[in-house]
Amino acid sequence: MTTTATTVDSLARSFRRMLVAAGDEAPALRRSLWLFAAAAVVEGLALGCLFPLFHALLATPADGAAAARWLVLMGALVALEGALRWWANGSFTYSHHYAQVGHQLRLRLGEQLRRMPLEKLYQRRTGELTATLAGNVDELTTPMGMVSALLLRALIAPSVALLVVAYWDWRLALLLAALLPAAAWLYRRRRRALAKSMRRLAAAHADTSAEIVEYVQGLPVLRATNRTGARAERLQTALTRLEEVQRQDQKAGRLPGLLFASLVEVGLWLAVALGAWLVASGTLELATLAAVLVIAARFAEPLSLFIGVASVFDYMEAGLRRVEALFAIKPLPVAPAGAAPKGLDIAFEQVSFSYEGSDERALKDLNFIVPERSMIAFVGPSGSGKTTAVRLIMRYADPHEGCIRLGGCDLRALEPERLMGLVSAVFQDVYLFNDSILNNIRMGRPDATDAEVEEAARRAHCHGFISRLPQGYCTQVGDIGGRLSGGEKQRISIARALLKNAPIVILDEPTAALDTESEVAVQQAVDELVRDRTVVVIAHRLSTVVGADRILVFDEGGLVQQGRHDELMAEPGLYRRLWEAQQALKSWSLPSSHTPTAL
Ligand SMILES: Nc1ncnc2c1ncn2[C@@H]1O[C@H](COP(=O)(O)OP(=O)(O)OP(=O)(O)O)[C@@H](O)[C@H]1O
Repeated sequence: MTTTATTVDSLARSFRRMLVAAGDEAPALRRSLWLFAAAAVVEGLALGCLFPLFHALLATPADGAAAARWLVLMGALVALEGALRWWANGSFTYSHHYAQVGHQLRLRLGEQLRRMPLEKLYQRRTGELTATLAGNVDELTTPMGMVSALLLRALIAPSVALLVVAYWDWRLALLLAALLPAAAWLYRRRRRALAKSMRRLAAAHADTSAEIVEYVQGLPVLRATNRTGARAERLQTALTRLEEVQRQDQKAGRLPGLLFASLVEVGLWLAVALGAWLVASGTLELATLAAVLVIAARFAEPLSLFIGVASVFDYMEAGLRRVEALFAIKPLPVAPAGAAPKGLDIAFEQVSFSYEGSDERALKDLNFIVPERSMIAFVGPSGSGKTTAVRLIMRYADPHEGCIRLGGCDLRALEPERLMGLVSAVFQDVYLFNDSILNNIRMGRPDATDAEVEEAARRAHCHGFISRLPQGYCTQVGDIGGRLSGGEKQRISIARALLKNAPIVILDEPTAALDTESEVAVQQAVDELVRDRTVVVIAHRLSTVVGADRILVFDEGGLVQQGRHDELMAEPGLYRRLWEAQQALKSWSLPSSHTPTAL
């Protein structure tokens, strides 16, 4: 009995989780499920009418009037069942509510991605997120409506019929009820095995999607390095793994599935056999056996398919688990609002930080101030912590020790929207959305007029090349594909920042990867952007920051020197060593055997 109870309970839990996932559409889904359940009860009762009907017909003499009464009642119940089912379908399955569930869920997930700490977001591979937002959401919505209706019908209608059988003959009902624990036990076994294989399947799907996305995105690099084959092997491995998991899944479900179907068939046959024996021995009326026969024939197939229908729920749960894992990530907490920031200086106070899963501290006891309207440069060897420090200013994550203040106010007590309104960032990798150039720039300030966008573009020195594009500002980024150069993209992103007009600007040396001509144009745009603002710039080439108000020298997550360029050059230390190394590089040229003339 406990096995049966736990099975029913675990199915009920699945229904509850499904309702939670339905979000705003849950009331419509709940109403529809109740109506389907009511229809299944009525179906069981309609079939139950067969008992008195057959008794009336097989009585000697046959009781025509009673038979007619039961037939009418049965007809009324069948009509009621149809109406309830019709109403249930109209309430959800064939209504806008069903389409809305997936749509709403994707919107909520999108919102969640927007709010989750960037540290958590970047831990996930793009393909993995695509698999969740596209595939898992569909897996989740599929069983809503039709499949749940089938499941409810397979569970409820035979149970009601069993109660009716019990009313007419307790022995037959007892025999059928005795099969329940065995069926429940088989189903639970199948469910447990399936849940495990579903988790593996969902992980294999996500992994394959991630590999496909990375393969396609990385193709230019792979072709250039002649490693398309090597990466294709990884993709092949992921595909093979997926196929293997699918095969195991089929194998795991086969035996309990077949046993369950056989159990149902054998059970119903046993009931008929017992009935026949009881009729032969004179302790059961033929009319009762006839009714049981019809009911057994009616439910044999849906019941034996029950396990297959129910397993759709296990697919749903595997998808749901991945969706819930995304929803479970909490946004960075915002402490109760303190005093509003006074001024715009940024202060790091004893800040230490480690990335999740890493024992190494990426930042160690950092103490410094970026005064308002000054330009501060972060320099240091690769991996010394410059990017991490900048990320913390934008609240990519919170420091594990210490605190960062903006205008005296702890970043943790600033609303994320407010903080983001105060900061503009220009990175080396510029992301342009597949939209018009106009809208790409307008992202800096969505309510900006076309004229304001154009003004920002002029100041960022990109009006010239935009005007030469086929449709000018209305040109779709997707239509011109890779036609924009690195420098042009940089200037578009500077135009965005100019339009946003935030008082703090963070630059990850935007000219680092450009040729000299682009560099001059981008530098002019940068000069326009940094005027009269608080600026933090990550500098890879020290020559670009000789004019900075202060240079902070990072090494292994700590601050080892700070001062103006001439002060730092006057003392022996990392800065001077880095400077001298870069100067030496400038005078470096290709050995004569590698110059083009020699080729
Ligand atoms: N997402 C991450 N997860 C784990 N460790 C990271 C992550 N990003 C950076 N790190 C580690 O943190 C340390 C500091 O890295 P960071 O990117 O801040 O250095 P950087 O000075 O900006 O380097 P570069 O000049 O090469 O960009 C390095 O040891 C790096 O390997």
